[in-house]
Amino acid sequence: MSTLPPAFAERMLQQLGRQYDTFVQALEQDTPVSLRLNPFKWQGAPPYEPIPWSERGYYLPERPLFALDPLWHAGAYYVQEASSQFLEQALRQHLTIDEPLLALDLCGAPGGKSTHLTSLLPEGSFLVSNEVIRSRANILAENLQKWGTGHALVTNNDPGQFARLEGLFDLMVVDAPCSGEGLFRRDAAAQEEWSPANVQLCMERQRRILLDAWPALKPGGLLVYSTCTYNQQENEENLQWLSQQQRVKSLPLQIPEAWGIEETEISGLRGYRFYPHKLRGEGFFLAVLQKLEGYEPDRLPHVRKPRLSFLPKKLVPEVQPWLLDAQDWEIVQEGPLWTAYPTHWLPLVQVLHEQFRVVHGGLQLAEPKGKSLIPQPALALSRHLNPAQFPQAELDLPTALRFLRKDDILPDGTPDGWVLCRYRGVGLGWLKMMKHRSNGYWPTHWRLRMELPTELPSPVLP
Ligand SMILES: C[S@@+](CC[C@H](N)C(=O)[O-])C[C@H]1O[C@@H](n2cnc3c(N)ncnc32)[C@H](O)[C@@H]1O
Repeated sequence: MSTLPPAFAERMLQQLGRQYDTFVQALEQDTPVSLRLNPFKWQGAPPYEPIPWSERGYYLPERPLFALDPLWHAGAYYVQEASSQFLEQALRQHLTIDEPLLALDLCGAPGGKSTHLTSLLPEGSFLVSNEVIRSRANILAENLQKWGTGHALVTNNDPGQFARLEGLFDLMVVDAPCSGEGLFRRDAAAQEEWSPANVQLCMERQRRILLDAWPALKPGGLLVYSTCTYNQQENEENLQWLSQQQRVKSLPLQIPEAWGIEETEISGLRGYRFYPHKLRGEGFFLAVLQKLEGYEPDRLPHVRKPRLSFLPKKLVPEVQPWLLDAQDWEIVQEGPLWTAYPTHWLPLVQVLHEQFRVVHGGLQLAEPKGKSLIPQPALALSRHLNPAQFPQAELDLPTALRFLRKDDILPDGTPDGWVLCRYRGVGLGWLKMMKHRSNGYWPTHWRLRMELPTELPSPVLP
């Protein structure tokens, strides 16, 4: 690691006092590698050290080449830094309601928190995941499709535009763009870009994001605010500032001392700070606030011209059996695609389509081509797919990797027509079998672009 920016070192020395040297030593160590399992795709517990605050989170003994593991492509797990998985405690300890909720992840890409949220929210909940940078919004959409949820929609808007949806969201997560001090160990660029002026700029941007989007949260709703930086300006001081603008209540989290997380408090507002010398994880900060007052609408905004039209009734039976819980979904035409949205959330989805830039939403089922239907990649990866509707092929590791590279593969004993390819029991993608050849339907922009080594690695999840 290069030398720390002097102004940063000075601030940390002041913040940490006698702990400063151990903090610097920790920055010289390797970054722990960790992942979070998808509870809907992988039930087993791998033989790795668990992350104490995340039920499905594990530290790996070393960094594998994830690209060579089809389970990573299939969304059986998400490679996620350990500290960030602490979001789980905010939800477990404060979302006591068991009914479906509406959540907004305002700074969503690449999707660590969003995929985590879809595993933690009560069944039937819906997540709007937003990302202001278009290219990053596409990555977020890819990761959510691979995670296998249909109860989510990705937008590409400025946070302030969510003020139009006043009082709608039960939960708002703001994992804010920050000065990234907590990433210095694994990201040299974060260190190069750091300056006191940039900290100030980040703080101002964070305040703007919080205040602009604040109306979208319901009274009584929860805000989870997090950054991956240590300084007080972007953390405690922002909470303090927000509490001066709005009526909020700070919600504390119960954390065993052994976890090594530092609890902070300024003006009665609690926060939780992660230092790499006190636990196995990167720098992080998280706080939970409850909104105490605001407007709560009794209906959704009016939609003048719905963008999504229902699939004609006579066509519905062609795809409805593909869904496990068919009665809970409405199938609509979305451009060239037939997409399923949870019936309960379709009115909101229409509002979002009219007022926001929607990058991806719901569960894409099929694209009609002439008289046939092409099943969509997201369906193969979805936990809502009824696999009994399709012949299946279990691929071995080399074949699965060739499928992901879009090389020709010809699994034994598969009939002509659409075949669902699986790897270690997890849905991967579609293959169209035709006599003695096949076409793989793995999206070109998701393609595995590396040459396969002659010796393939042992599995990440044994
Ligand atoms: C810390 S990252 C989010 C990480 C994500 N929550 C996750 O867990 O994978 C912050 C995100 O905020 C986005 N961002 C940058 N400027 C923004 C702004 N002015 N308003 C909202 N989001 C912004 C960045 O593009 C980035 O994707």
